[in-house]
Amino acid sequence: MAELLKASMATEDWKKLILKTDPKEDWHYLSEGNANIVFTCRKSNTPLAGFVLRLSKQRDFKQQLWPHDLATKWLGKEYIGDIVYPISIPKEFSKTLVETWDKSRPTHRKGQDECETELCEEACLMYNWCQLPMAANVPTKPGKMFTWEIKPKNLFLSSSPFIDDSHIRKLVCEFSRLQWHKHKNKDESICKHCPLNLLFKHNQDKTPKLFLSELLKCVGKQSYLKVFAHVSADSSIPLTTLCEIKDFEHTLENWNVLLEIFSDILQQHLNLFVKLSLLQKLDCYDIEYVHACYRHLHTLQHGALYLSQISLCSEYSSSSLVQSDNKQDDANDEYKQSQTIALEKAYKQLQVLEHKHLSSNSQINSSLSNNACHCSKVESLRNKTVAWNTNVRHTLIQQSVQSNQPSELVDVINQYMVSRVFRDCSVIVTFDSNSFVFYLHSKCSSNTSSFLDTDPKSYCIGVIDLDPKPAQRIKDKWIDVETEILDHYVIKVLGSDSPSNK
Ligand SMILES: O=P(O)(O)O[C@@H]1[C@@H](OP(=O)(O)O)[C@H](OP(=O)(O)O)[C@H](O)[C@H](OP(=O)(O)O)[C@H]1OP(=O)(O)O
Ligand SMILES: Nc1ncnc2c1ncn2[C@@H]1O[C@H](COP(=O)(O)OP(=O)(O)OP(=O)(O)O)[C@@H](O)[C@H]1O
Repeated sequence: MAELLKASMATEDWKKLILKTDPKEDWHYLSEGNANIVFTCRKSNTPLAGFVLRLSKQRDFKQQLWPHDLATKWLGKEYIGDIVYPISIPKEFSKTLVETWDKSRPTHRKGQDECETELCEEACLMYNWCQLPMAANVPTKPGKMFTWEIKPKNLFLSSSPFIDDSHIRKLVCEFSRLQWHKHKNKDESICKHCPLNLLFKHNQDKTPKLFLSELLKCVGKQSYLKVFAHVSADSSIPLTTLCEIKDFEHTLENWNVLLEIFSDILQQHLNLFVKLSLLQKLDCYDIEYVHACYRHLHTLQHGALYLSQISLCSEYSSSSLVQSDNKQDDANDEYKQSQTIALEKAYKQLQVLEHKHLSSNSQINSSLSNNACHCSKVESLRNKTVAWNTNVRHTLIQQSVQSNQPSELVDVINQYMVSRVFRDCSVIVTFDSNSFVFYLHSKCSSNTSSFLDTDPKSYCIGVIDLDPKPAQRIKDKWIDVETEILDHYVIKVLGSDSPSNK
C-alpha cells in the first residue's frame, strides 16, 4: 500500500505527510555532515519510512540534481535511489526537529552562529539506505542489522598532461597526501592506506578488508568510515533506531565477522568503485590547470557569462546577471539547459575514459595495477631529488589556456566540478548479519561467493552525498590546499626541498 502511494505522490503531498508528523516525537536523528542534517521517520506504515529527510544547513541552498542524474545514468538507479525535491519545510518545524536532537549532535558539526537552527527551507527526501529493500515499513530485528558507510575518496592518480610523470601527484594518491596535510599535528589519526587498493580484485594483499582495517583505526577521528547498529529504542515498540558506534571493536560482539561481511559485500561490488573512480577521473587536468582556466575566464570581456555556464557555480548563476522577471525565467531555462549539456558531455567523457581503461587491458585490475599508487613506498621516494620544473609547467598551462576557446575552458571546469562531487561521496551498505552466518561458516569449505548474488535481500548498497560544490572553491580552497599539500608533503614526508622553488 505504502509503495503504491509513493509512486503517485506529488511533492506537495509529501510535504503534507511530513507536516502531519510531530517533529518532537516522530523523527530520529540519524547523522550529519558539514552541509546537511539527516533524520529518519520513526513511524512504520508510512511512505516516509522509505526515505530519509535531509535538511540543508546552508540557508539559501538550492539543490542541483544533475550530479544525481548523472550518477543514476552512469552507475544505475539501483545504486542511487529516488529523491523527492524540493519540499518546502516551515522553519519552525525544522527548528523544533533540530533542537529536539541537539544533544545527539556532535559539537564540531554545530555552527557557531546562534541562528544555526534556522536551516534552509528547501529540504529533500532521499531513499533510505538504512533499510533492506524488501523491509520498507517492516520493523527490523535489533542487534542483527548494521549500516556501514565508507567514503571512497580519490580513487585515481592524476593523469594531467601538464604534470611530469615523476611528479609526486602522479605517484602518490591525493588521499595520502591530504591525510598528511590535514592531520600533520595529530599523527595518530593518519590513515596510511591508499583507497586505490579498493580497486584491486585478485591481489590478496590488497583486498577491501585490508583497506578497511586501516580505516578502522581512524573511526571516530575521521569520517571516512561510519558504523551504525540498528537498536531497539524501547523494548515495548517493535521499531529500531540507528546508533552510531565509535568504538565498535570493543562494543560489538563478533565485530570481526561484521568486518568480514562488509568487506565481502564491497568485494562483490568492486565494479561500482571502478565506475566511481572513472567519475573522479573526470578531473583530467588537475587543479592548477582548472584554476588557470577559471582565472582566465574572469579576465575576458564576457567572462561572467561564460562563468555562469559552469553548471555548479553559484557566484555567477545566470539569475544574478539579469534584472527583470521575464529575463529571470529565460535565464533559469538557460541555466537548466547548460546543466543538461554539461551532463551529456560528462557522460560522453566517461564513456571515453571507460573505453581507454578497458581497451588498454582486457582486465580492469591489471590495468589499474600498472597505475598503482606509491603511497606505501614513500621510503623509496624519500630524499630523491625530483626535478619538477614548475616554471615550464606554468608556461605550458598559460599557453594552453589562452589558445582554447572560452567554451572549452567552461567544459574543463564543469568536468572538474563533477569529479569533486564524486570524490566526496559515500558508499552506504546495510546488512542483516543473521543472513550471513551460514555463508561465513561454509566460505572456507566451498565456493559460496554467489550467495551474495542470489540473496540480495540480505543487504543493500547505495551511493549518497552527491551535492554539488560551489565553483568558487577552485580559487578559495582547492588551489591553496594543493599548494600547501605539495610543500608540506615534500618537505616533511619526503625530506627534500620544496620542488615549487625549482
Ligand atoms: O577538502 P576535503 O578533501 O578534506 O573534503 C571535505 C570533507 O573532508 P574529509 O577529508 O572527507 O573528511 C568534508 O567531510 P567531513 O565534514 O570531514 O565529513 C566535507 O565533505 C567537505 O565538503 P562540504 O564542505 O560538505 O561540501 C569536503 O570538502 P571538498 O574538498 O569536497 O570541498
Ligand atoms: N539516503 C540516505 N540513507 C541513509 N543514510 C543517509 C542518507 N543520506 C545521508 N545519510 C546519513 O547522513 C549522513 C550525513 O549525510 P550527508 O553525507 O549527505 O551530509 P553532508 O553534510 O553532505 O556530508 P559532508 O560533510 O561529507 O559533505 C551520512 O553520512 C549518512 O550517515
